Amino acid sequence: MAIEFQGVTKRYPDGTVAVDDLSLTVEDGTITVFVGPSGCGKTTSLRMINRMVEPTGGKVLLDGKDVCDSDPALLRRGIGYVIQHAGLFPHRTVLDNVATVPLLTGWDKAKARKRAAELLETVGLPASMGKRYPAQLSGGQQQRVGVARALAADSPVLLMDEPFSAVDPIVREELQDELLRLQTQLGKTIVFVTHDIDEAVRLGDKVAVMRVGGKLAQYGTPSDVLRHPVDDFVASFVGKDRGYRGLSFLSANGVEVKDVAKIEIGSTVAGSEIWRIAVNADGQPRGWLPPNSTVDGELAESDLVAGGSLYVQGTPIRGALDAALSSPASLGVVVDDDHKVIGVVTARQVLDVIEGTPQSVDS
Ligand SMILES: Nc1ncnc2c1ncn2[C@@H]1O[C@H](COP(=O)(O)OP(=O)(O)OP(=O)(O)O)[C@@H](O)[C@H]1O
Repeated sequence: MAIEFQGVTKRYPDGTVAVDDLSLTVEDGTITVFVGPSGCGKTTSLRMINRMVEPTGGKVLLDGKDVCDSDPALLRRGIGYVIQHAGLFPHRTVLDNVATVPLLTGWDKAKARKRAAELLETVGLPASMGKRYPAQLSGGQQQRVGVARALAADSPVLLMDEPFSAVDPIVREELQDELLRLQTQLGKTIVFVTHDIDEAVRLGDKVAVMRVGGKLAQYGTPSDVLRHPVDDFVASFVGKDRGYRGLSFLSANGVEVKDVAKIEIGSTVAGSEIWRIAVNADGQPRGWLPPNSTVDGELAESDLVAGGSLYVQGTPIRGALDAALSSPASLGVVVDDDHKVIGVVTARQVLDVIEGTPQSVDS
């Protein structure tokens, strides 16, 4: 279900223009992230979708229909909404929190609770946690309950306002991974608000960078925004290490994969002055044999130096650089989808491609 902002403006009664002439389309089944500094109008924009805030100009269309023509209560019930600190009802059990919307829409208690228990499992919590109260859960678990409660609306649209901001960075990454995993199954139209550009580029199919005064500065794929910021504001907002972040989106197709000396575990090997990669019978890497190693009889895993990370051909170039930098031989091992060794790349080769060929951006 697509969401369309058509010249939407919100001027609060005190004269503050929170959102100024916003036009963009959130495509069906994608995650769009509104990102920008504090006060730039992200939350106001989000809340105009479910009519928690009414626009003072322009229109928000949901599936082609002006949201202002829908009954606000019904509209809100039909749109999943997750906020910071999860916003759970403290005096209701976790299960009843998740069952809130099904109960409101007239499901009987048993059916609503059964559905709630399933949803807890969907978001990675044991159904047995349903008996606890929110205060008896960690911050990350509470956020998962918040997501489960929003999914209970069973709506194609999910609005998420800084849902993961209150948890520590590790839990936050777990929650982000979980959301991406869920999204591959659910294919919802998700609008996600954050002030964190890393979170935005990690989660978003599209990223809308907003600036104070409620103006849209740039709307595009994460790759667009990182690699081709439209102005100084966006460039400074996406940050000085954006080059490295941008690697996640750059294809490594321009890097020439070189041959590497391969030896099979269990074979008898002669001496050599170069690094050789040891492979198993399926051609998959097991480790490196350093130059001038002496092998007593057949090559065994114990003769080897552990390898670095592997680069699966066709994935973003960041993995190729990681493979080269983590390799004891300074040669990044390139493998195919079955993890068979294809060859190697050096960090220098990867850097040359990054510095020299912006045309290999894959978006
Ligand atoms: N009810 C209100 N009345 C007057 N001004 C408001 C109201 N709500 C928000 N604003 C103002 O509108 C602007 C945008 O606020 P909004 O909450 O949408 O920003 P935001 O980008 O979500 O910020 P943050 O990241 O800090 O939550 C701010 O200047 C804010 O002070």
